[in-house]
Amino acid sequence: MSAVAVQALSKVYPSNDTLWSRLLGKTNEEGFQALKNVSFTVNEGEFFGLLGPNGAGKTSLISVLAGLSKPTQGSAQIYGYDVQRDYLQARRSLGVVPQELVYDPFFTVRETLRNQSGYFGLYHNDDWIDEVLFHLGLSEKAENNMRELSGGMKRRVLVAQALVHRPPVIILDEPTAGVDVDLRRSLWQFISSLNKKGHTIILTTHYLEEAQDLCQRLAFLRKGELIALDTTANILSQYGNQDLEEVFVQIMQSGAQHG
Ligand SMILES: Nc1ncnc2c1ncn2[C@@H]1O[C@H](COP(=O)(O)OP(=O)(O)OP(=O)(O)O)[C@@H](O)[C@H]1O
Repeated sequence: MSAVAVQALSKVYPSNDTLWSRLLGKTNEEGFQALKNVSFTVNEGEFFGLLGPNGAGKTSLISVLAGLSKPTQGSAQIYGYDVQRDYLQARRSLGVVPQELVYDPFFTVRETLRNQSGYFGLYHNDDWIDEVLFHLGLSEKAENNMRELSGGMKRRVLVAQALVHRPPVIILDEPTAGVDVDLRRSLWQFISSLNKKGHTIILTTHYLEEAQDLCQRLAFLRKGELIALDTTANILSQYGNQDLEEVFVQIMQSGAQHG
């Protein structure tokens, strides 16, 4: 079974019609199509990269996988659980590190992680919480209030939050944006160790050297369409073994289709 399967997924955001434009009969019924007929699978235990320029549709796709947004067409499953029909099981199988720093300023780091555990029905989870805090360099901040943390530390807590219920699939949406070299190293060591233990990792990043080093396969989105998908090695060799940044530019400029 695939860890993640996506079939013919499309997402159209409704247009933001104002009352005034509706009264004038100037509505834009079509909305904005962020994903167009996207299909792919991610194998169990794979480290999979989802790449694309700003606005390509990466976060829209992740939102559908996390059950936060309904697809307009198509379907998706996490470990065979449909993200809409079997929402609870699908969500339990998934940990998402969101791109935006969202947190409750009134809780400590530990309380934040206990609350998150509680959403998944886990009430005696402190051993694992301590292990995650240790690997993310947050042990000393465990009793600090969230609002006392720096931006990079808040991001570490988001990573910890995604891991509290030990999900088999972990999606990281630009996890290293704005974090220092130290955290990048320790974060990737930790995530790679989870991957070696069998966790499936899906990563979006604009740091292409990270994707090149870490991901076994790469998918390229452009304007909501999947335009290339192959192993990192095949993609690099197809473009003469240049570095991924150069290859990315060429793929985005070409009309490459995945086979
Ligand atoms: N709620 C929304 N309503 C309308 N349009 C949206 C909404 N969310 C995203 N979009 C649009 O959908 C497109 C894809 O956005 P998305 O956030 O999925 O891209 P992305 O690949 O994650 O980009 P980035 O690399 O900048 O994070 C963009 O044009 C964006 O403006």
